[in-house]
Amino acid sequence: MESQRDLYLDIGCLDDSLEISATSSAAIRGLVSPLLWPLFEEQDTGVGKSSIVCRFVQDHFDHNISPTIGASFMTKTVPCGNELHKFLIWDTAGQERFHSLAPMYYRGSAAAVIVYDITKQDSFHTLKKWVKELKEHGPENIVMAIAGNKCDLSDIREVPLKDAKEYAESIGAVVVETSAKNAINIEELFQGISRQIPPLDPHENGNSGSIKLVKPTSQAGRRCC
Ligand SMILES: Nc1nc2c(ncn2[C@@H]2O[C@H](COP(=O)(O)OP(=O)(O)OP(=O)(O)O)[C@@H](O)[C@H]2O)c(=O)[nH]1
Repeated sequence: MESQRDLYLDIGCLDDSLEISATSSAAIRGLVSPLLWPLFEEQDTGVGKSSIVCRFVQDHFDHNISPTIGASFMTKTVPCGNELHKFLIWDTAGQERFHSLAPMYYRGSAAAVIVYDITKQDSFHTLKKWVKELKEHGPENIVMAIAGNKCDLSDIREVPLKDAKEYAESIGAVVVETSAKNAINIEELFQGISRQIPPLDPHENGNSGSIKLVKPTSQAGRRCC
């Protein structure tokens, strides 16, 4: 019998954020919301956090998607072995003016997706700032996933995949290049996070098949893509 687990994910820096919460924004023993992750600088915006979440949850891509205001929230349940993982995804805004909101989302997350744009070296530098912040102020043992988005634009790439892999290995993070536009490696990104979530301990959670998860302490504006 499958048991369901709720995973809070932050996809931010996701530019950006992940807050998977890049947002997504992540979710910590139960979730991710940034994708992923938000921003220290303007280059954190527009890396594609919201587009990754929309592709994952709705299999949809909007060329004219609006910048995230505050954060938005979406969920999707996926099988993982004998369990069902419910991703509760906080997609955080990449604009600097929303940076102070990010801790509200990653604090209660099991995982964080930190997104950069492979065509913008600056966004890769910003990603490192988010990793530092997550390590200093995020939950212990948070699962970190790095998404190098817009890989459909590899002809104008500024960040070599090798650099991203070396950096991800140095911090023990999952890394994958994605394209929300062309639906490349989006499922793989979230599957990689699912595999990093420790197996359920039945003694810790009783026989109800559900898990008590930490929730974000607050929520801002929501946006539906
Ligand atoms: N070519 C290409 N464009 C993309 C991709 N993903 C997103 N975009 C475009 O990049 C722009 C920004 O996308 P968003 O998803 O809003 O980016 P974001 O990181 O959520 O931005 P903020 O909400 O401002 O933090 C939009 O014009 C998208 O259409 C991708 O995989 N490939």
